[in-house]
Amino acid sequence: MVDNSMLKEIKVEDAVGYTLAHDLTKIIPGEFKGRIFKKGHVIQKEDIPELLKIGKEHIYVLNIKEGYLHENDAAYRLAKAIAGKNVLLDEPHEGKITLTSKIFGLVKVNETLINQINSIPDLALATVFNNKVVQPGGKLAGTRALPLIIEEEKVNRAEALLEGKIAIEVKEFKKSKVGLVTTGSEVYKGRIKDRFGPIVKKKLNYFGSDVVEQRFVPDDVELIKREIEYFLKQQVDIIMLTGGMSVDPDDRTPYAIREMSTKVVTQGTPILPGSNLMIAYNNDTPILGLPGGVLHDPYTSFDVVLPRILANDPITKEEINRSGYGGYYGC
Ligand SMILES: Nc1nc2c(c(=O)[nH]1)N[C@H]1C(S)=C(S)[C@@H](COP(=O)(O)OP(=O)(O)OC[C@H]3O[C@@H](n4cnc5c(N)ncnc54)[C@H](O)[C@@H]3O)O[C@H]1N2
Ligand code: MOO
Repeated sequence: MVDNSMLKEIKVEDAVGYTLAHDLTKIIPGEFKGRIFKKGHVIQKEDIPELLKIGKEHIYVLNIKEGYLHENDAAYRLAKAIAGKNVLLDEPHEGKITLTSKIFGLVKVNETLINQINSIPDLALATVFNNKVVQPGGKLAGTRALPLIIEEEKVNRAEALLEGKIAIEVKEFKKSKVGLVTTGSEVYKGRIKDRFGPIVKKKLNYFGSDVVEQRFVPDDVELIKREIEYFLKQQVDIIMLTGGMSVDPDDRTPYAIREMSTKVVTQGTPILPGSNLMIAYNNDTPILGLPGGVLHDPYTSFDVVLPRILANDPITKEEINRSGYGGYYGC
């Protein structure tokens, strides 16, 4: 418990000339919420009606003892310990510090660490979900100490937990060259026009990457393998294949991917649409089999996985197995 002798109450009418010990907030529902007086402001006669209007009949004068911290200082120390690569801090507003992204990138949040910090009484740290894609300036988290004066020991505990660990960081997207193999006799023989190429290209362009070449091939395992081999020789960053990912006799793409891979992370995901997505690697080169759903639905398993692959963020089978919870995007 905070020792009340550190807080002295003064009636607002008698407070002219005193310095505000913390930011003061005004809220007009639906219109405004924010700081109207900043910590350090010296109260003037004309401030009194405004203070009374936001419900302040008293202000605190603080005498913070050894071993305690003002909410602003606690928030700053917490935010500093939390912020990893490409994360910026603002100054405290109403005791809260907001963390934002310096870059367009993939947010990595360590959920376990966040829960450990929030288990320390009187600390509050709210973050966005892990794996969110953010723009420069995008908000990532907010943190504050709940009381105006907090035991320093609590902040020390949080700092010790965070020591040498990354709570929040933003990973950059690598500008990747993608080799696209489009299978399917109907496309190869010109019975229908390819629709996959432009869709994949648009999704890649959003992240600053591109399809460097698209090659068309009928549903034949050996011919599909040859195209994968071709792109490996070209040293593209990622190989993607479209068509033939499900259960028909002509769906040969997964066999070809399997044979050309040194590691298959998954063939299939519990994400809908896009359950037939395949993720594999030939050494360090990702090989993705894109299911037909990508042609039809705006958001599929491919959109879940693509930012991760472009940020070179490892995906495990264990994680894929957990991706069904919250992984229904409607189809
Ligand atoms: N009995 C089952 N039926 C289906 C399953 C299943 O597991 N059991 N999976 C479903 C899922 S999920 C998908 S997705 C689709 C088809 O998946 P494929 O990736 O194998 O796609 P295809 O069969 O090759 O083609 C489906 C459809 O899309 C057209 N297509 C393919 N490539 C192109 C292209 N480059 N441009 C334009 N159009 C293309 C193709 O002509 C077909 O009309 O299967 C479900 N069914
Ligand atoms: O794998 Mo399919 O794309 O779910 O619709």
